[in-house]
Amino acid sequence: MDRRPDIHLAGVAKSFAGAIRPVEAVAPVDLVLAGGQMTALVGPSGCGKSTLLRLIAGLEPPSEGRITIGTESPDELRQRAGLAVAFQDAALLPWRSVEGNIALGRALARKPRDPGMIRELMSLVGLSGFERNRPAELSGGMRQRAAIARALAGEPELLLLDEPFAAVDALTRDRLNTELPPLWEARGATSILVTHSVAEAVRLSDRILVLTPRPARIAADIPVPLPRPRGPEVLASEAFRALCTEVTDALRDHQYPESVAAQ
Ligand SMILES: Nc1ncnc2c1ncn2[C@@H]1O[C@H](COP(=O)(O)OP(=O)(O)OP(=O)(O)O)[C@@H](O)[C@H]1O
Repeated sequence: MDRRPDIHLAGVAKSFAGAIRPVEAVAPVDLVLAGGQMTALVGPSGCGKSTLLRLIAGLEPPSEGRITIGTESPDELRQRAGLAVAFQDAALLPWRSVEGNIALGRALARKPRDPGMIRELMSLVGLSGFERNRPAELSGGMRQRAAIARALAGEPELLLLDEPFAAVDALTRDRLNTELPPLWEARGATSILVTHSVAEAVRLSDRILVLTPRPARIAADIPVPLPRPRGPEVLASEAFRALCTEVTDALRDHQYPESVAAQ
């Protein structure tokens, strides 16, 4: 299997059964995401970003169309633990220690035990000293960081991150935005990030897809040709600011009508 699989979406759409009529979450989408790249999905709340990610993760079947990752279906990739997800609600096993949860990410991916790597990941996400604690003894932000470490522990080919930093304070978020990218870049994973932060999308990704209000369609497809690593100089550059403005303008052009936004 290619370590950097391309993702192909051909006519992929998703509707959910609703009380009165079906809820159309994702309109038919045709898309190729290049292997080894990080793509950010941004768009108004409820537009279908998480649904799109869940379809690619094989956690929901599409109502129409077909998704292939390299040569496999999402289900095949998931079943052999080639993909890892870190979602906003962390979903750690409550009876396992933090270290046990992170090590499980590696075991489930059928990778050899590597306690040194687990400790290193724990230190990277700022959880050293909490190895023996249970998830319930951590704050929401700490649980999120543990979920990111668990996802990375399996060295996945496809890494899916759904607002992974939503419950993390601004300084920690900034540190993780600096220290995590080299880690997943080094592992060569293809990755998709859902975020509400325009600056985070520009800082982390190679390409940004701005989605329309529900049902999600691609409103703008913006490449991010900034050099890496993206340290303070890149973040202070005119090119960085211009990209943030371009993404913000695209979001503004594709808001919900005021009557819907107010509901
Ligand atoms: N399992 C489900 N059953 C019914 N409707 C669903 C289901 N999952 C999502 N939806 C609906 O699909 C739409 C898109 O939801 P989704 O969570 O993908 O949006 P999002 O863009 O990730 O939102 P946010 O930015 O607020 O997290 C919403 O209207 C939501 O209510």
